[in-house]
Amino acid sequence: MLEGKKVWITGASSGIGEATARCLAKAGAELVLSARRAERLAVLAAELSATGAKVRVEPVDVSSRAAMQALGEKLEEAGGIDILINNAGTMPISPILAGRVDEWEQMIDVNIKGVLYAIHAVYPGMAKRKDGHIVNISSIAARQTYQSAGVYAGTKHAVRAISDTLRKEAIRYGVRVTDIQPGAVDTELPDSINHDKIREAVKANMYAEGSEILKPSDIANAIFYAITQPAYIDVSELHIRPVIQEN
Ligand SMILES: NC(=O)C1=CN([C@@H]2O[C@H](COP(=O)(O)OP(=O)(O)OC[C@H]3O[C@@H](n4cnc5c(N)ncnc54)[C@H](OP(=O)(O)O)[C@@H]3O)[C@@H](O)[C@H]2O)C=CC1
Ligand SMILES: O=CCS(=O)(=O)O
Repeated sequence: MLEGKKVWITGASSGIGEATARCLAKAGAELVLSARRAERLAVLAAELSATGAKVRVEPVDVSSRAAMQALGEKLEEAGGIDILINNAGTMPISPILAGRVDEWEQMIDVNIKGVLYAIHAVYPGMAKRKDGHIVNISSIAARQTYQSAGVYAGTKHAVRAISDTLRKEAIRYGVRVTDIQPGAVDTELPDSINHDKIREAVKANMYAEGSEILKPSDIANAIFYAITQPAYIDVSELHIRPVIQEN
């Protein structure tokens, strides 16, 4: 279904990005996989290539404006990207009074600026070709917030706002935009919480006995749905939560 489509996935070294790579490779997409952990990308690429998929690894830190600009130019020279899965993200949450300013900046740099740098890397080419799809992974935290998640939720509210604005602007250029808003998914994301008490509380809540949270492949399936609709349909937002997650 995605034969010949060039798809760039950021944050492909684990979790939702990795599951999406597996899902889209199966559907025939030609993949470009990015993240910082190059060795994990290489292992995934080798696994997918062995099944016949066309996969390229382009390690990058999405918070580096210069590196993202350079990668964007390289991808454009190689024929451009049809679909961007703008997924890389981090969640070192803590109460605002804890004053972990470096972590606030990290979340803003990766979750907002990184998302913008990736859009900037592919959108002009898509607009020129009058074809493309940008899928941004925000969060349930793009719609609400909770204690300790002020900055993280702020970054995800920003991604949702950027997505909706881009969708409106991109209509005339034949580019579609989707904002995916997952609830709790079983990934490495809570490990990015450096505040010990908060990390343990988040994990205890996510993995409480008897509760079933989402699998990365559930979000990959949602992404697949969004990018395989007919050209006249824009799946603008998808909000997916485990049944047990009230908020
Ligand atoms: N898990 C959940 O419950 C939810 C997750 N999300 C969002 O889903 C997205 C994927 O997260 P998820 O799969 O859960 O978590 P993971 O921690 O498993 O994946 C995060 C990915 O982002 C990459 N990444 C982090 N920082 C950078 C960076 N500076 N440059 C490049 N890549 C980076 C990581 O790769 P590497 O470390 O190799 O660079 C990794 O591949 C995130 O945007 C997250 O906010 C949204 C809602 C719920
Ligand atoms: O983005 C994270 C979603 S949750 O873990 O707060 O539900």
